[in-house]
Amino acid sequence: MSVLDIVDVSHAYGPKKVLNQVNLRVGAGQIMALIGPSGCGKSTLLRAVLGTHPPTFGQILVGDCQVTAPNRDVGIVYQHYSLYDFLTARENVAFGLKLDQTSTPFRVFNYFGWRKLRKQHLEQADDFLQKVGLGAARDMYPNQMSGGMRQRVAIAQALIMQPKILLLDEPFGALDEAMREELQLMLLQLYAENVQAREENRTPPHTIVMVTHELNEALFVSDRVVGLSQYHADGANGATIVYDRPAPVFKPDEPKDISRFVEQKEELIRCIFSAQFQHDHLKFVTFWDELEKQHEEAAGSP
Ligand SMILES: Nc1ncnc2c1ncn2[C@@H]1O[C@H](COP(=O)(O)OP(=O)(O)OP(=O)(O)O)[C@@H](O)[C@H]1O
Repeated sequence: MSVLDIVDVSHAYGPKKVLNQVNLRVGAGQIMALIGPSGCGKSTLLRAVLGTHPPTFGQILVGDCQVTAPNRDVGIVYQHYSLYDFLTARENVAFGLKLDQTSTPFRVFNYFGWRKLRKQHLEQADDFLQKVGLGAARDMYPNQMSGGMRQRVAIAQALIMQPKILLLDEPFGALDEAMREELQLMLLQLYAENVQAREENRTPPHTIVMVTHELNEALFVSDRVVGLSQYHADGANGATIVYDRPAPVFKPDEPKDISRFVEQKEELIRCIFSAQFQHDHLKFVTFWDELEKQHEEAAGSP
């Protein structure tokens, strides 16, 4: 099931063309890493999906709806956390539900209704904090937490709104290596929830597109890696997709065995940075074909 469809999207800032004919379909439950050289337009693409910068040409669909402005189907977490310092972790996580489901007159004039709802919101916030491994820190304020904890709260804050798609823009870029690894494991936990949902014939709950500069991270946490880079047969400016292949899937309790993706990392680097490989770039835009082949093989196996 497709959650995000980017159809022939181009974007320019004034005369500067940044994206050129980007086509991408993301299915429910995929965790996709988007990588590319600095300044190639990754954040521009995320902003177009978020709806703050609709594309100059083409269209973006989330579910069946065209994105023309920010909406609750698309969540985002940035590199620098944006929590309210005067709210505890659980209050921060519950904040979006409060805005979404109540108004000031409701809270003032329907005190008991609001109190009941508030209790439910905080309970839901506790569940989401548990999901991101922060069950014990629910009453802490942001300034009492480490950077990694704050980023987990920000992710819980986005997840509680149950967006159809969650965008992560360099979410772990400001964290040290150890914390970064912890958060990567947290993403693998979310992916494991997707796997379980599929096994139980439910729609996988988490569809994520993550921009990262770290290739090991991209290959470790995602089940699909997409490379964006400048290349066009017609010489037009602007980046397009030059790489789109499945990534190895890890379980949260498995060791991070880099040897499993060392070859793919080399392939990715060549596709994104080498003009010679980009010339043949369609050879590496094969995600959906490879997935179909995997399904056929699985269906054919005894
Ligand atoms: N609001 C804007 N107005 C004009 N130019 C912009 C604007 N935002 C981005 N750009 C330019 O568009 C290009 C793509 O920027 P973008 O931030 O999307 O790239 P990126 O791949 O996310 O970069 P990085 O990896 O360094 O974060 C850059 O050359 C940037 O200078």
